[in-house]
This record gives sequence, C-alpha cells and structure tokens, in this order.
Amino acid sequence: MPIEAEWWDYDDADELADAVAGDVGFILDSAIDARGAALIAVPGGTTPVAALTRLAGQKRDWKRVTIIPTDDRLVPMGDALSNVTMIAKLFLSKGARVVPLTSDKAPDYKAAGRSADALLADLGWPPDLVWLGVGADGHTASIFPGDDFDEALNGPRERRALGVRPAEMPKEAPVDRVTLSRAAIVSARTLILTITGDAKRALVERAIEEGAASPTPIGRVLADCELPVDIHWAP
Ligand SMILES: O=C(O)[C@H](O)[C@@H](O)[C@H](O)[C@H](O)COP(=O)(O)O
Repeated sequence: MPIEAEWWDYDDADELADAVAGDVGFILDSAIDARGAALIAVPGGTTPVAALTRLAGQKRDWKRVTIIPTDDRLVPMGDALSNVTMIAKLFLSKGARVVPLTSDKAPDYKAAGRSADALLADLGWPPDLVWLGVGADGHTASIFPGDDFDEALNGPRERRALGVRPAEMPKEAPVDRVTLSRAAIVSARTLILTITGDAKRALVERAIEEGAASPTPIGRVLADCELPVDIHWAP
C-alpha cells in the first residue's frame, strides 16, 4: 500500500514551529472535547523544541493532557540527553501529566524496554498524536538498525515499547534507549513528522518511494501507516 504523505512547507523553522504548535494544539483540544482527555507522544532532539515551547504557551486545561516521549535515552532524569526532562521542563508547570519511558531501576536496556511497555499499558491508548522526528541516518523515535531492529518493527502488535541498543551509537547520544514500537507509532489517531533541511527531505521522499522495502527505519514505519501522514518541512 503506497504511503500517503501530505507535505507542509514553510519558509523557515520559526514558521514551521508556529504551524506545528497550532496543529498539535488543535489535536489536543479536539481530543479533550471528544473524550475528555488527550495523550500525545512527542520526539526528542532539537527540531521540535521551538514548536513544543509555543505549544506549552497555549491556554487549555492541561490537567487533561498526558505527554510521553516517542523515545528516550537511558540516562538519569535531569541529564542533558534526557528527552523527558526537556518535556517536563516545558509542561509540568502547566499541569500536564508527563510520563517518562525510562527509569534508572532497570538492570539493562531490554528490561528498561519491558518496564516502559508495562507502564504504557496503563495509559488510555491509542495516542491522539504521535509526532516523529527523523535522524540524518533515517532513524525515527529510537528505531535504529541493530539487533533490536526487527523487534521494533515486527514485534507483537500489542508491544508498545522496547529497549534498543543502536548498532552504531549516534554521536550526539551514544547511549542505550527505549522507544515506541512501530505498532505503537502507527496506532496513533494522527501521525506527523517535523524535519528540516534538504538532506532529510530527500531522505524521507526516498523512504516514501521505497515503502516497505526501505532500508531506513522511517521508511519501514511509514509503510505500515494506514492514515495519511503530515510532514512539516522547513529549509
Ligand atoms: O531521541 C531522539 O533523538 C529523537 O526522538 C530522535 O528520533 C530525533 O527525532 C531525531 O534524532 C531527529 O532529531 P532532530 O530533529 O533534532 O534532528
């Protein structure tokens, strides 16, 4: 099944951040109106920070909103590499519930993944939104080529999270991780991507062309999506 993607192009990262914050805010308010609560999964990295900051500045009954990272590095809370720490700094003071995927109690990254999966089982699923970034190597969330790649892509449909040790540790965060599985990502009511730069645009366009045959994690994830994906891009 071909991947249905709608591209939303902006002149710069600021315009992208304004638009994405508006879209995500609309998704939150629609979910709260429809079901009294909202659950979203947001990416780490640098691209989403401007949009997340704008989103946190919006007025709503944040107590009805639960936010999880799409993935996180296995580092202590407060570490500069911790995605949930970045999310907590923005949203806890607004009253939102921020749920970490990681805890420092797990003896190893696989156990950390099992703990995250158990924790997500208690959240009202599916997410109203999964928001993904894409790495320069085509990874998304923390789905990377490596021993855990097949489990992340083809594990049981009920598996929402797992531990991952990338075959090649990304230089910006050379640590084990916990990630949402492909099944969890594609279960979302809405899926968006935010990417910047020509190289990532070309990578994602190629991944969409390749579909299920793509060697990149983002291509393999998108190939399993039944809903159209909104891709927000700025130079
Ligand atoms: O924990 C992480 O690193 C992210 O969840 C990861 O998947 C990120 O989205 C990409 O690495 C892109 O990051 P940038 O958008 O900052 O390039």
